[in-house]
Amino acid sequence: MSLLEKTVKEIYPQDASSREKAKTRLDNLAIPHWALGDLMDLALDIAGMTGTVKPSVKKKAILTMAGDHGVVAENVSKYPSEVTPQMVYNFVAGGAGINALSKQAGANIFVVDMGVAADLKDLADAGKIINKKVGLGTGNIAKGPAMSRTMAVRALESGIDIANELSAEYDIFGTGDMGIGNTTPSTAIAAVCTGEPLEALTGRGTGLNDDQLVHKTNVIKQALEINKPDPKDGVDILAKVGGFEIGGLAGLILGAAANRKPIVVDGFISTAAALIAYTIEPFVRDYLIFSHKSVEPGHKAMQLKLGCEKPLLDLNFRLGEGTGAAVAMNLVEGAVAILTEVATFEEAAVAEADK
Ligand SMILES: O=C(O)c1ccc[n+]([C@@H]2O[C@H](COP(=O)([O-])O)[C@@H](O)[C@H]2O)c1
Ligand SMILES: Cc1cc2nc[nH]c2cc1C
Repeated sequence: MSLLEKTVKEIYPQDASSREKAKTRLDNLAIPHWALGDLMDLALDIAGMTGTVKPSVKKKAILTMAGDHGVVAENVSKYPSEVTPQMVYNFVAGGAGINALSKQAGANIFVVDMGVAADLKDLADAGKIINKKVGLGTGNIAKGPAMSRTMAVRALESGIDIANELSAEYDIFGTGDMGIGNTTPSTAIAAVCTGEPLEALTGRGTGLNDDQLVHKTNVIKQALEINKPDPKDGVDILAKVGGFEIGGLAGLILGAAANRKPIVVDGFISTAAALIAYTIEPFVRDYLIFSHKSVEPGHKAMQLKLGCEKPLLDLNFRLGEGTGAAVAMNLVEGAVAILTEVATFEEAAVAEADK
């Protein structure tokens, strides 16, 4: 059995008994009933995911996975592909948005080369990044598939390997991405998985103007017509219109769910990865925490497809890198503190409401 097949078999729904025990405790906290609202619902979820009423989310890992995209040749991004390796060097130097926000949240950041179109051997040899390079950028999806099925499985299994290795030390994972052009494959995945029209899903990414936005929509339309991904087959969608970092993140999500670890899903690209993981195994949904709503218009439909009506934050983010996941980890820690530190009416000797 392959690592992917084995991992999928190990993903179960949340633990109902831990959820129930957490519910009883939260119902009896010395506060007006459910007065900490959504954070209490989040605490229930974390109990269900981890299978304990005393979960820890202290050890936090954010995986920022990088890859390049052949479709950038179609002028679908405001920036050139060179920015992808340049930003990898910036992550390593500590000067990116994710460096500041992960440090603030007390999370360790791991940068992964899933398929950057540049030689990053110096960084890998120095142990500054994790090398899982599947290729030097994907094929141009407007002309053919992004990658072979074998490469798609390799990308997924690389993410699973990372989840399995880090699960020994870390309590919770956050997803992050870096890849010039990657809102284009992410929108294609959104279209295949939600069935919504491309005009409603396609956005400006790093900052396209009105004409460029129409052009990008047409390029994605062409990519879907040429490749015809099978909506029921997550590996096929990834191979035909995905990306190496999207595959790595989908694998990370599958692997973390198999290890019963919560995953804080970042923005638009990370949610495309979550849709790939969900198409492969729908139970992964039980382990996802949605950090925020991205400015990309398609994000809402993708989150709804994954059962999320209201992500934790709405801050006009459109950066990626794992920045939304980092900010949301503060709230996740708050949710766990409510469950594990607030006294019940009985423990605090506070009079309960009249029945
Ligand atoms: O995560 C998001 O919601 C998000 C929305 C728009 C852009 N991005 C980032 O910007 C890059 C992709 O944008 P683009 O225009 O090149 O497709 C890539 O590096 C992403 O991390 C990220
Ligand atoms: C500078 C820059 C930083 C990024 N971080 C994630 N996507 C990005 C895109 C650009 C262009």
